[in-house]
Amino acid sequence: MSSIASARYGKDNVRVYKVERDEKTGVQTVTEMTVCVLLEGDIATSYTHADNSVVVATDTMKNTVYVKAKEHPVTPPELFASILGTHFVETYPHITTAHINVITHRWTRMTIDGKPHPHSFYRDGAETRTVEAAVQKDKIDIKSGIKGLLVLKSTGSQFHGFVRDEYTTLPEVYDRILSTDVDCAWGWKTLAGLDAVKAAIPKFDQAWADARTITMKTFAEEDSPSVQNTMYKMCTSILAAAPEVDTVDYSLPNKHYFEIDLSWHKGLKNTGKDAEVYAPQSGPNGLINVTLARSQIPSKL
Ligand SMILES: O=c1[nH]c(=O)c2[nH]c(=O)[nH]c2[nH]1
Repeated sequence: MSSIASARYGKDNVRVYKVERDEKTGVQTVTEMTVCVLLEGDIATSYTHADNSVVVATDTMKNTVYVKAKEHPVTPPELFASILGTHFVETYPHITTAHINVITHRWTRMTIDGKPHPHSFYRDGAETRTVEAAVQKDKIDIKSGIKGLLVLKSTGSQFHGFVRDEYTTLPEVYDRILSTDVDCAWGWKTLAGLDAVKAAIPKFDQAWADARTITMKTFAEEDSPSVQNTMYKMCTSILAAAPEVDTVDYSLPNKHYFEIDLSWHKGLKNTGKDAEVYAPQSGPNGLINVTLARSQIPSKL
C-alpha cells in the first residue's frame, strides 16, 4: 500500500516584463520577473486515478500570471506574489496553498550625460531579488531575499584557530581574500491575508534595501574572523532593522583564491606579504549556511 505524502504542480519559468509609462514626464519604468506557480490541495486523484477534473492546467496558471501582471502592480514583488496566490486559493476551492516564487531581475536606469535616462536600462549584475510566498485562504507566509550578489574583498579577512589534526594542511591565515556569492533571505511574520500584505507594502522595499546595505557594509567594514561570524553579524543587523522579520538565513560559498609560488622563476616573490598574483578556484568551495530566528538573538554579540 502507498499513499501520496505530498504533491504540488504548476508552471515554472514564466517570464514576464511590465512597463509603466508616466505620460506627463515621459519616464518609463520596467520590471522583469521569472515566476513559478505551484498549487497544492485536493489533487491526489489526478495522480492516482487520472482524474483531471481537479487539475487547473499549468497553461491556465501561465495565462493567469500575465493577466494579473496587467491588472495589478508587479512591485513590490511580495505584493504581486500575494495577489497571484490569493487568486488561486479564492478561485479554486480545492486548492489550499499556492506557492508563488518571483525572481526579479535587474534593469538599472542608464545615466547619460549625468542625467537619468527616461527609457534606457542596463543589467548591472546577476543579482536578483527573490520572493517565496505560500498563500492560503487565511494566511500568507513570505520569504524575501537576495541571490547572486557576487562580492570580494582583497584584505580584511582572517581564518585561524580552527581544529588541527592529522587531516589538516590549511595554514593559519591572518590576511586573505574573501569572496562569496550572497544568497540571503528573510522570513516575515505570518501575514493574515492580502490586506495585511497591502498594509506592509513600504516595508518590503525597505527591508530589501536594508538587507543589501547591511550585507555589503558588514562585508566591507568588518575584519572578518570567519565566514560564520561575519554572516551571523549580518543576520543580527537585519533582524534589528526589520522588526516584522522573524528569521534570516544566509548561504555563503567561500570562493577560494590560492597563492601561487613563483619562486621557481628567477626567484620571484609571490607568497605571503609579497602575494599579488593568485589563482581563483572554481571548486571545491566552502559552503557556510545559517538561519537565525529572532528568539535566538543573545542580548550582546
Ligand atoms: O571562514 C571560513 N570558515 C571555515 O569554516 C573554513 N574552512 C576553511 O578551510 N576555510 C574557512 N574559512
